[in-house]
Amino acid sequence: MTVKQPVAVLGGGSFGTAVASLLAANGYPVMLWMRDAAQAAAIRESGRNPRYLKDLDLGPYVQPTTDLASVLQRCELVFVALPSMALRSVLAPCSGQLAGKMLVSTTKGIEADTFLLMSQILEQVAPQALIGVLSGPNLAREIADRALTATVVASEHEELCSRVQQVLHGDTFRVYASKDRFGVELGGALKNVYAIIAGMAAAMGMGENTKSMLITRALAEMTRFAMKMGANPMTFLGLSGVGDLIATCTSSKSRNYQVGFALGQGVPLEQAVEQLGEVAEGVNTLRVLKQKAADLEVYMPLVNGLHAILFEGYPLQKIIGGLMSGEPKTDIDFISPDGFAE
Ligand SMILES: NC(=O)C1=CN([C@@H]2O[C@H](COP(=O)(O)OP(=O)(O)OC[C@H]3O[C@@H](n4cnc5c(N)ncnc54)[C@H](OP(=O)(O)O)[C@@H]3O)[C@@H](O)[C@H]2O)C=CC1
Ligand SMILES: O=C(CO)COP(=O)(O)O
Repeated sequence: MTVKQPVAVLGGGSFGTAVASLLAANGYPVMLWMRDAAQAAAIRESGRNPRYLKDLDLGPYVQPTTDLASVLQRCELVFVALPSMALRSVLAPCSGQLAGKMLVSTTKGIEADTFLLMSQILEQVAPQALIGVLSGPNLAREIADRALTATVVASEHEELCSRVQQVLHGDTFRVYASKDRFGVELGGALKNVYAIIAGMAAAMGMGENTKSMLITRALAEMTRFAMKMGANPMTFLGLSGVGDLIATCTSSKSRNYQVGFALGQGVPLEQAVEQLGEVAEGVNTLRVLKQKAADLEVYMPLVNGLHAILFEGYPLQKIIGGLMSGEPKTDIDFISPDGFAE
């Protein structure tokens, strides 16, 4: 039997753990990097992550470590599953070791000061690496439970896409390829904001008409923004766009949805985030997205409404009233301004 090349996963949270388990199930030795030595020791001892997806048996192929330099020395393919706030600061010091690697971001966020997506940060930090992203309706809990799942690997480098498909494809996990890295990644970052809104609506007992309105208007809004950013709107109709939007806006397993649900119950934002205890990227994305939409003059009533509730002290009911009394626009305005395809 040929010995398989080890694969690196950076980040010992829910998603890093889920990706590591998929790789291990396919027979790949996994070097799972995390910052906490006690957590790594516990995984080594018990084969389970004591903090995230605690019941998932990782098996002997997952080797936890806190030694990033040795991980990068041994692995050519590196999945990055760090929160967006940490990605640059973790990887910039090892920039010299990243040349020639295949770096795949799974992180769905936007950098605050630069409005860069994570793979764009990777390009800066590792200009001589091949860069890709993995994004789709991929709730970590469900991946861990081996629910049938599909995702998208996106990169301009075909060899990176094939390699990711090779290592991750399995009985329960399908990997589709795309060349549109920007569109795939942008969809994954934007949908988190709308998952907060959807969670809020659920907590307030809103019906299926309302939930459906929110999801489809969210898709129109994020697509309008994406087009202004130069992205291909058709990508938003795939797994990484509408697929992920549906998963996170309808599932209480989504952390962004959970934050929204708590907010809808009247819990203050800080407390909602604290009681979650895990990353909800949508909160920070909302801050930067509101400003960017204003700069680009993109009409984003849902983003503006959520921002007003979370950061400007507006009451929820007032925002809902405002949203419903706004001038009705055309349905799919990104096809053509009057709503009818030419
Ligand atoms: N969970 C999911 O279903 C999915 C998540 N993603 C994306 O994956 C990314 C990571 O999320 P996820 O794993 O779920 O988050 P979690 O909250 O589950 O875990 C976050 C992990 O990041 C670690 N971490 C935080 N700050 C740093 C730092 N400065 N240096 C090193 N490690 C750090 C945490 O370590 P510690 O425990 O020590 O604090 C923890 O291991 C997010 O961008 C998310 O959008 C994408 C698809 C699905
Ligand atoms: O991106 C995700 C599923 O595709 C996970 O969403 P949350 O971060 O809201 O849990």
